[in-house]
Order: sequence, then structure tokens, then C-alpha cells
Amino acid sequence: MSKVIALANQKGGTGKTTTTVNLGIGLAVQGHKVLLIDADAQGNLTDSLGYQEPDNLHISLATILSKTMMEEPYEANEGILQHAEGVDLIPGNIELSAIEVSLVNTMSRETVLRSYINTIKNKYDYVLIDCMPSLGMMTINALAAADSVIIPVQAHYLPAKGMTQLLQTIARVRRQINPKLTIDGVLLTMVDNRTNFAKDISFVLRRDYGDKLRVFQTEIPLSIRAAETSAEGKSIYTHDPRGIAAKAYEAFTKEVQDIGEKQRKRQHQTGISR
Ligand SMILES: Nc1ncnc2c1ncn2[C@@H]1O[C@H](COP(=O)(O)OP(=O)(O)OP(=O)(O)O)[C@@H](O)[C@H]1O
Repeated sequence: MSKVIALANQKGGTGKTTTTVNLGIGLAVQGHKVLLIDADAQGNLTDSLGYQEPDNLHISLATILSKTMMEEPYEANEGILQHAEGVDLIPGNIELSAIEVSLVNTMSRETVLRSYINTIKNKYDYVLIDCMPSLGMMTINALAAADSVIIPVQAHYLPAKGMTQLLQTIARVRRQINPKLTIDGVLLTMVDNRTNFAKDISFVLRRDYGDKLRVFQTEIPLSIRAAETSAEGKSIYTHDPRGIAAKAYEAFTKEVQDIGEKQRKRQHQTGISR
């Protein structure tokens, strides 16, 4: 059974892309089949995995979504790239901006990405969607397609209003389109251990959004080595395997895996008792 996870935060630069790469490749290292989807018109995920001119790719997520909207046929593996570190990628680029506009006038506009993912997800254990820094139609599509959400938050800055808006959007998607959507948790990124900001933010998150909102135990440290990976087109495990960021992403991968296992067991038991 596959699990679809959206990495979302409408604030820019919170570590969504870096986390998608290193969680995805972390899961692949553990033997899982993983698909990464770049749902951001900036194409940063595509770029970070070594495809440095995303706008020149002939086939991208935009092509596939356009075909899905027009009910045109496409090949089973169309547009899927294979990264040397064992993950598959559906690249994204600037064409997604135009798609986002045309989605507005499309029937079932919130569920086009879900329709596509449903056709391929059985080949994967995990599908990770790197969302745009906005709460526009592409992000709604990602939330409609997902089983759960991971929210990367920069440890030195919690946009309280932004977090409330994001949680409200997730709740609305759950009520109206995707009742099974859950929040796996908030991941603190770029944590500078010389300060107490990360502890303060964990406290504020729990105080303001309730005990139900998990803050992952693992915190991703501020690390120049992590920042370098996007230019290298590699994961942190290849770029700096013994460094603090690699250790942290390994531990985070384990946490995500454990949550996935528990959910799978619960679904299995519910299935049996029905
Ligand atoms: N642990 C880290 N330590 C230091 N720098 C980091 C770390 N993680 C990410 N960065 C850097 O911070 C910047 C933002 O990270 P990233 O691109 O992953 O965020 P994002 O949320 O995907 O951004 P956007 O909203 O633009 O899509 C990048 O330059 C990245 O290299």
C-alpha cells in the first residue's frame, strides 16, 4: 500500500525541497520504492536532483496534468526520470504556472493531480509532493491527493498567521475533498543549536495549535553542507554522509517510516474488523 505525503508551507524557503530530497532518498535507502513530484513552478526539486534547466524539459508534471485534464492518453512512465540515488522524479517547471491558471476553469479542478497519482501510485511505497510556497490551486491539488502532510518550519521564524491559514486550509480540504488527510507533523529546519529558537517554537506550536499537532523529535540543523546539496544534484547522504545534517535526515526518515508503519497496521486491522 502506498502513502502519499505533501510537503507544504506557503511561506517560501522553509526547507520543503531539501526535505523532499533527503526524506525521499532516505526512504529509498531503506528499501522503499519512492516517487518525488515537483509541484512547484520554480522547479527547485528538479534542479536539486541535477536537472539544472527544468524549463527545457520536454515532459514535466505540467504536460501530464494537461493530458489528464483533456482526457488524453499518456504512457505509464511518461515524464518519469530516474535519479542515480534510487528515486523516481516527475519534474516540475515554469509551465505549472499556466496549468494552475487553467485548473481554475476545469471540472474537478481540485482533484486533477489525485486522478493522475491514482494511476501510478501502486508502483510506489511512498509518493512525496514538494508543494509551491502558496495556498493556490496546485497546493490544494497536492492536499487533495495526499494521505498526509509534513510541514517544514524554519526554526527561527514561526509565521503564526501563516500557520493558522495553512491548518485551516488543510481542515477545509479534509472536510470538502479528502476526509482521510492527516498531518504527520511539523519539522523544524535550519535549527541553530546556539540559540533557543527551536525550543521556543516547539512550545508556541504546542500551546497555540494543541497537543494533537506533532512536532517531530528530529530537528534538522542549520548546515552549510545541507545548503550545498542542491547545487550538487545529490542527497546529503552522498554529499556529506558523516555530517550532522545526514544524521538528522536519517533519524527523520525513521520517524516518518514508523508513522507509516503504524498507520498501515491500523488500516489493516480496521480492514479485518469490518
Ligand atoms: N538545514 C539547512 N541548513 C542550511 N541551509 C539550508 C538547510 N536546508 C535548506 N537550506 C537552504 O535554504 C534555502 C531554502 O531551502 P529549500 O529550497 O529546501 O526551501 P523551500 O521551502 O523548498 O523553498 P521554496 O518555498 O522556495 O520552494 C535553500 O537555499 C537551501 O539550500
